[in-house]
Amino acid sequence: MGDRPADIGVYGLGTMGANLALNIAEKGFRVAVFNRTVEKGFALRDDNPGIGDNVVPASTLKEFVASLKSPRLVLFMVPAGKIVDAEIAEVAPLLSPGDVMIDAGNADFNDTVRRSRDVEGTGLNFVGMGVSGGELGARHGPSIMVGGAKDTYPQLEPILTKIAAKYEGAPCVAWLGPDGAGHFVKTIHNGIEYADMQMIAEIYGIMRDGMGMQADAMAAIFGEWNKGGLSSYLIEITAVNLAEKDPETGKPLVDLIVDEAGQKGTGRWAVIEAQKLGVGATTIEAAVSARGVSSRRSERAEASRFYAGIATEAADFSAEAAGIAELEQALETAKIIAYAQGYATMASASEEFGWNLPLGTIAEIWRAGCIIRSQFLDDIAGAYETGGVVNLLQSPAFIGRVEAGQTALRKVVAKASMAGIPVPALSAALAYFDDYRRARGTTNLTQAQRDLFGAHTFHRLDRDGVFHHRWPAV
Ligand SMILES: NC(=O)C1=CN([C@@H]2O[C@H](COP(=O)(O)OP(=O)(O)OC[C@H]3O[C@@H](n4cnc5c(N)ncnc54)[C@H](OP(=O)(O)O)[C@@H]3O)[C@@H](O)[C@H]2O)C=CC1
Ligand SMILES: O=C(CO)[C@H](O)[C@H](O)COP(=O)(O)O
Repeated sequence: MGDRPADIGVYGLGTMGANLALNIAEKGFRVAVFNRTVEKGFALRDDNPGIGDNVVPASTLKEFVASLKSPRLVLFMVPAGKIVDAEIAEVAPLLSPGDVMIDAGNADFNDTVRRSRDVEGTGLNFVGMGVSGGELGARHGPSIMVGGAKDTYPQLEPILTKIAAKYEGAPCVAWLGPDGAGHFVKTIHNGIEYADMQMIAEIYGIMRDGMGMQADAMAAIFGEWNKGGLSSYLIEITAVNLAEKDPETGKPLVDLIVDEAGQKGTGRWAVIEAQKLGVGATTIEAAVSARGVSSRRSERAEASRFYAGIATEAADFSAEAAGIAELEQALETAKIIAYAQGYATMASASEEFGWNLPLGTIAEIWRAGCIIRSQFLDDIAGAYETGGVVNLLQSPAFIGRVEAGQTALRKVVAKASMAGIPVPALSAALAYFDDYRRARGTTNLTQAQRDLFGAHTFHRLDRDGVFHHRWPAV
């Protein structure tokens, strides 16, 4: 077994790459590993007795590639952008026709499309593959969203189905479409992740600033919510986050963490693509923007001094069971709206790029392994299985739930606004819903303005054709 060539190579042994390599090795495959800091590959083998027998570290890239069986599978797990391009440029000359390069990191799908085109005619294959689940997911079972040429997928499938998370026994991995489809879907996954996290943070803000609740009490509520309709990984970890104490001070750790959110770009990519496609992904946009605002901490501190005297109403939230249930229902309703926006973005991209994305399958492979995994995704999968989904907000699976929950969302947004508690994502969800559900909007006036200042023309309700009006001179 010692000299048996490796089934796959992983280049990049950070949090994700190292854990994915161990996951692959544990499933009985031999995995060659290489890293900029070369020693990490050897440490991965030596520090993992048993599993390490299947880990084949290399000192040079040439040695790494030479240790792979043919056709070779080389998986990159490094930060997005130029690093991926640099690694492709290094590795591609060492490969042969039929070999496959896989970018398993997060990537701007436009880069993935470009890289797929770049290998055309070389005999090499390029796969853009989204992997979600963080460190533990990579180690024990992530959700995997595969793009690229369909005929390349069977080469990866035996390994991917073994290492992926399982939902009721079904592996959470699928080929979703050509070139950038896999990375696009991962990008929307992350956009939804941003929205989910922001909305949870807003509810936390209401509990903390509007209800005066302490972290322990909030942890208990999120723990309870995790047994109901909101049951999900993100709600589960929120309860853990809130319950955790700082070992040095004994205080809730969350109270000591600086309120500046980081971001690596995937949420922003989701919003940019939604905008390009003309889809209103407003809840995701609000979540991305909220991270941006959060990062301007000293500026916010200054602004808080200027507006310290502003008169807001006393928060009208109740910590009684009914008040907590109202928050829960508001969050559930806004969540449906946020997911509807994410799915609308994928549906639009599918049409625009001719991908034929299997939207139901996407919900299925998100049910386990990934950061947004939840019971709720099973309902989305069910809606697509029934068929005829134009938008999740028009699906019989959700109409009743949104109808029943919208009052709670409305009340929570209204009360938070009056109390001066920011709820940008929750209010964006509500505004989108109200805009989406009205047959007669207000952009007739926008069209009139555009026609007045720029002769942009408009359509009329009472007759066909394109019209320009000679508006009075202003
Ligand atoms: N962390 C997470 O939860 C998730 C991350 N991802 C994505 O996975 C990818 C990897 O992320 P993660 O493992 O967290 O990142 P880490 O920061 O933990 O690891 C980065 C890896 O990239 C290597 N690297 C960094 N810069 C260079 C460079 N200039 N040239 C060559 N190698 C370089 C590092 O090598 P060295 O050891 O020498 O520094 C290391 O192996 C990213 O695209 C990320 O967005 C996807 C899902 C979840
Ligand atoms: O892809 C992921 C999960 O699905 C990563 O955890 C990603 O890094 C999260 O994004 P950000 O760092 O921007 O919060």
